[in-house]
Amino acid sequence: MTDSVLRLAVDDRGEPEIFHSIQGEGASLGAPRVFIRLSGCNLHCKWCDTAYTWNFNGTPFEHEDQIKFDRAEEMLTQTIDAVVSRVAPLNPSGIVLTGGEPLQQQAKLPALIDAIKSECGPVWTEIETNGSIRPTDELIARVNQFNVSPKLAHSGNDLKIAQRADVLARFAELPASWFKFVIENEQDLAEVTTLVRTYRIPADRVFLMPLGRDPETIRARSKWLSDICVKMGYRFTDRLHIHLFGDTRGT
Ligand SMILES: Nc1nc2[nH]cc(C(=O)O)c2c(=O)[nH]1
Ligand code: SF4
Ligand SMILES: [Mg+2]
Repeated sequence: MTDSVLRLAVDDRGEPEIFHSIQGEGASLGAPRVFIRLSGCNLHCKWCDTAYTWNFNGTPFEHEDQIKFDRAEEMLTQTIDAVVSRVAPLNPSGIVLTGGEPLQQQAKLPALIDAIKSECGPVWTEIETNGSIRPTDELIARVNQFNVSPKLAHSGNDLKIAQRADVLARFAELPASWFKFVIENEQDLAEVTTLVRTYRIPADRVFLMPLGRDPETIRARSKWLSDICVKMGYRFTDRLHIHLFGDTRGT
């Protein structure tokens, strides 16, 4: 039992955003996973599809949607026990901790993961992260897969904050890490090449993913981007959940 408290995002019904779906991106695309969406992010990407986790009224952040969110409506706190009691009935074979940026709350994640495993048995544990916060050894020991998505210049972030050399070097040396870069155009590829070389990331561990929050935009970039992957030796990843469900919460 633990009464440690987590900040979670909220779904369309006003409930904590915990849901069973198909992993839509990256190395385990297609696998059933229970997603737990934590609220809060240390970055502020202008095309973020979960801006309701950070773009609150009164903040100076810019987003292409030009919408601000009410923090009290969009963020709620849950004890670890409360989260486990929502996750366990879904009988997960795997979980994905996402956000926002889940590593903002990483001090609490080992206890959460342990509690889920003690209730549900062994569950494959993935974390979606922007790769700008150094993971602790306690967290690394419990995570099977880090889906690391460093943010490039087109995200609008200060790259001194978004691309921290010590953090990227740490993720690059972890066997659990896969890298996933959101790509809009040719210029982004040069940035990826620099990062891959600087941190010696094996090309086989790199996914390129088309920027887009609707099926048409994703499809329009997919042929071009998959050709680049063939040429460069990277992997292509779709955003399957956007094709299946659109840009919706809890999916
Ligand atoms: N189905 C589904 N797959 C996902 N993979 C990464 C997601 C995320 O929002 O981090 C996500 C998501 O929100 N839904
Ligand atoms: S790092 Fe991820 S959650 Fe944070 S603003 Fe960027 S896209 Fe959104
Ligand atoms: Mg998403």
